[in-house]
Amino acid sequence: MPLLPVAEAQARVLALGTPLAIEHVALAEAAHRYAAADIRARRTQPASDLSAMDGYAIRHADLGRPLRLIGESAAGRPFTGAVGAGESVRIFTGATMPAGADCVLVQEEARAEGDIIHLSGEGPAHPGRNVRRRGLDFADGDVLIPAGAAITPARLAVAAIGGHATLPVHARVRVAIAATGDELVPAGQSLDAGQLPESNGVMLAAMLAPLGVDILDLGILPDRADALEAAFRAVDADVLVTTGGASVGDHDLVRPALEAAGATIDFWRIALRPGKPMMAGRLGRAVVMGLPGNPVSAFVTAELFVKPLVRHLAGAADPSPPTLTAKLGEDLPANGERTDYLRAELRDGAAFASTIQDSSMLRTLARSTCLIVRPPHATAARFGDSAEILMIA
Ligand SMILES: Nc1nc2c(c(=O)[nH]1)N[C@H]1C(S)=C(S)[C@@H](COP(=O)(O)OP(=O)(O)OC[C@H]3O[C@@H](n4cnc5c(N)ncnc54)[C@H](O)[C@@H]3O)O[C@H]1N2
Ligand code: MOO
Repeated sequence: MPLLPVAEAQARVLALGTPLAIEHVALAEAAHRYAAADIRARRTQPASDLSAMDGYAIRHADLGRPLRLIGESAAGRPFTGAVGAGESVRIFTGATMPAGADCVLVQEEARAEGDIIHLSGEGPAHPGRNVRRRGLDFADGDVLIPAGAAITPARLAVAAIGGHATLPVHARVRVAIAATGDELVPAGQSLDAGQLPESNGVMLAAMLAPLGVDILDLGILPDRADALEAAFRAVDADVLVTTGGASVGDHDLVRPALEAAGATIDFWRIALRPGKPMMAGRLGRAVVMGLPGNPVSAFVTAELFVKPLVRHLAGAADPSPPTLTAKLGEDLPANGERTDYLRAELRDGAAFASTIQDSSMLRTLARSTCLIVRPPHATAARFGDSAEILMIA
């Protein structure tokens, strides 16, 4: 089977699943999820003309005249009368503009003598100055959050001020994570010869946490076909992520065990470095992502495939990894047939690749802030050339 191009593998992974069921949840619960429909304003904001400053509501035509103070408008306690010629109303930020007034004289430019207000500075430059017009932010019915957009903190706030207490989102994505390998032991435990602390599980769970997933930690599974098959059969999740056992060695049993458990494998092996032996398929209702065991390969395939899949199931309109353009901080050699994701640091706007790019090296990954994307058969690149990068920290 030829190696699948990265973009094709990404499209095929997304095609393995569809957005989960829609539910209505309280605003705080909706954080980090995706709008399941256009969220429209249920009110106009501001609902009336408001003062943007502390001062005096006046008629601009009166500027320079002594103005009689006839009342006060505070946020939540509007003045009910009207401002006539030669009159003013004490007003505070966020308070409703009284009828008749068309601008606000800030208090730093006014001097009060009893109930007479004198201009002491330049005053508002024009009618409308220091006033927030009704509907400045949005009008009733406006789309505040388009369907498929991430519910960011700012979007939660606009939904709240737009009159919503709940939002339609897709169900939380349940992700089962299993590390495989007889050499692995839980982090922190004492090690016998040939053993290694398990590190992929905690990394993957933390990568997915900001997407609001529920993690089902299956721990460490041994390199034994029957044990793997039994564990895979029992999985109740939307996504099953495995790491390790994905390659061609005698102990690489993940694919046969998945198939024995009833999975269909859609593809295996991508024109990608690191991460070539990744497989994807379906097992019952779960999309299966079999990541390579090498820690950096697991990280890169999670960035390129697992996170986009989770975003897709969560209803994201654009689940693809967000790439940017940066200048290269140094020359890079020509690339081979696989898309290469070089661990790199972004410093002063330029990306510097680590000298050694081995897919086992976690310290290098931990120091990196971005991945430089090198397309298949890219020619040698020079210092200062533009390159696509993916931020990872
Ligand atoms: N003859 C070939 N050998 C290999 C090929 C190939 O095409 N032909 N591909 C290589 C590539 S590329 C990769 S990537 C690795 C991936 O292999 P596996 O997915 O089978 O991974 P393992 O052999 O299980 O482990 C690789 C490496 O990573 C360590 N590991 C595994 N899981 C964890 C974990 N959860 N936490 C920490 N470290 C882990 C494991 O001990 C190994 O050192 O295959 C190449 N071989
Ligand atoms: O592609 Mo493997 O992921 O080189 O290390």
